[in-house]
Amino acid sequence: MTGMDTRFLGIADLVEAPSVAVVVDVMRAFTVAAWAFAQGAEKIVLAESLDEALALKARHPDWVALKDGPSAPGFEMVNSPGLLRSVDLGGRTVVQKTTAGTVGALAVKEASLVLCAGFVVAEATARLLRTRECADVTFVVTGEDGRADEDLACAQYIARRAVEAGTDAAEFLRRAAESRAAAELAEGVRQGVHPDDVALCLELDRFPFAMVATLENSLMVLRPCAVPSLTDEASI
Ligand SMILES: O=C(O)[C@H](CS(=O)(=O)O)OP(=O)(O)O
Ligand SMILES: [Mg+2]
Repeated sequence: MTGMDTRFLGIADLVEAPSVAVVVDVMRAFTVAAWAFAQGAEKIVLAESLDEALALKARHPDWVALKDGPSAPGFEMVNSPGLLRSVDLGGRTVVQKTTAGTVGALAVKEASLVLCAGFVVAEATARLLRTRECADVTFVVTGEDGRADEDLACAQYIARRAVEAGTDAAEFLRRAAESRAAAELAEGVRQGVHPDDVALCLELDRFPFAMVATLENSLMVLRPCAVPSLTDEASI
């Protein structure tokens, strides 16, 4: 693959359904989603609202409801990779509702391919874009009206990594580490936080899978997606 047309948009800037969308939320929705799959979750239903999450949970009592911010009645988990990594989610369905990440994914539900990403799945996401020869990709920068630097840095890294194998992640990770979100998580401004959350969100390629969201019976459902390893790919 020689090139890829890219645009980086905030959620409010999305005027039409993109063909391929990569929705980025480093801190913390899609780091949490990746950890949920690592802990055995079968799928994650991205809820439109807290009420919808609770209604889904009421209909499916075995599902696990997760929200950002402080915990609340009806929700078993909060949006923290540090808290989630010790929970066994084997075979479970998680219902996730957060301020930015889940909203961004739902905003592009009409796209033909929707990937949800953070640094923990960056290489797998870039590889999936490459193997599917995605020539025109919209990156949704979910935080701070499209200005969250942890999300923009990750989006720019994935975009570069998709076409340039030797891309160094260090500068992109540095920007994320110095972002407002990282500071707020470290300083206790945000709620439902574990002390390891920022470090976990900055673990490059912690997981080997990408995450694909598709509409299933009108629900937006996120699942892990294995992608061929570098040795299976033609050189880029
Ligand atoms: O949980 C998060 O980090 C944020 C919400 S807040 O900024 O902490 O209130 O949600 P996300 O959708 O994961 O950015
Ligand atoms: Mg965020």
